[in-house]
Amino acid sequence: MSFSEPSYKFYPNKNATVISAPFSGGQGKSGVEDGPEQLIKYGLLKDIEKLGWNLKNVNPLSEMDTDKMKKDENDVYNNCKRPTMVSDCCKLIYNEVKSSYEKNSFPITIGGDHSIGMSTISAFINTYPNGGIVWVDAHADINTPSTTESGNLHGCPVAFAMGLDSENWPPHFNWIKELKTKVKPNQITYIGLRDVDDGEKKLLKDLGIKAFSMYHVDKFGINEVVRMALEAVNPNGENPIHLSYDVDGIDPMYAAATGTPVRGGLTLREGLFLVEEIANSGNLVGLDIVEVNPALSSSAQVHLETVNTGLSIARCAMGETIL
Ligand SMILES: NC(=[NH2+])NCCC[C@H](N)C(=O)O
Ligand SMILES: [Mn+2]
Ligand SMILES: [Mn+2]
Repeated sequence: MSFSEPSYKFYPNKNATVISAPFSGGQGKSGVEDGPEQLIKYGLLKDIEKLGWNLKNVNPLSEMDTDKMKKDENDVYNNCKRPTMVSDCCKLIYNEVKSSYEKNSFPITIGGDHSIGMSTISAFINTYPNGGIVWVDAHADINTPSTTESGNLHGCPVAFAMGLDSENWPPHFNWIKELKTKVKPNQITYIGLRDVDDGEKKLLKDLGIKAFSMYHVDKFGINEVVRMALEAVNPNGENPIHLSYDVDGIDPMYAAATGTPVRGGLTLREGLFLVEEIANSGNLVGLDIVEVNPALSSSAQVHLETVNTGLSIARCAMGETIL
């Protein structure tokens, strides 16, 4: 068999920006803010450069005192935890991702918790209003401020980017409300779901979002699931694709150092194959890798496995081939 390396239709100059988002305000555990540093320490930038990309690394949160913000117990609004912290940081991340898109530089945003997805997919859809989003996750992250049971905003980024339930948003998020373009239900699809809250199930159903759970991966195989997912959000095969990858989509056997692990997930190869296949489409324009939490490693080996899973996702997205 012969394989050719993926081409990147939207990036003939192969420029990319690694956007570090050392952020943990969307959930209660600490440690996930060290994800970017660990991914970089274990070779993220060099790995991507080796694949022929001209790389920049930026940290839009460098001026923020996130430790102090996280400790502010008054930062609550109704049921939502830390809306000021999440909104202020996510706005900076939105601006950075948007500016990367505007410079024709592939934004690779590394978290940090998944609340930053509200920024990355909003920046994507406001750059490419016809684009499609693939969200790989054990969770749907589509809770609204009204449906969230935990109050953790990393369970809500999709709802914000879609503008759902906006009457009940903390006013902190007015900047998202004012963005020109919202994600529409036929512009997002999921792979890997297996822990979806009741309120989220209802939303997915009512909105008609095409979601592929682990049941579908078992039933149809990952190859067919990726094909159906791409068909759902990119029916003509021409539109740009953004991939938002929560490492907890992959089974804890390979990525246990994460805040909300759920057993019964994608194997490492299923989790990487889908990235290879999306990269192969030539339409991939943006990537998030989130929820690597080095502090939750039960051993040095678990730590290495989880970080390496994140690195493998990045390399597959940026053009690494096996042969
Ligand atoms: N990005 C994540 N790991 N999200 C987990 C969300 C879990 C749960 N559905 C919640 O809303 O709290
Ligand atoms: Mn998740
Ligand atoms: Mn997630």
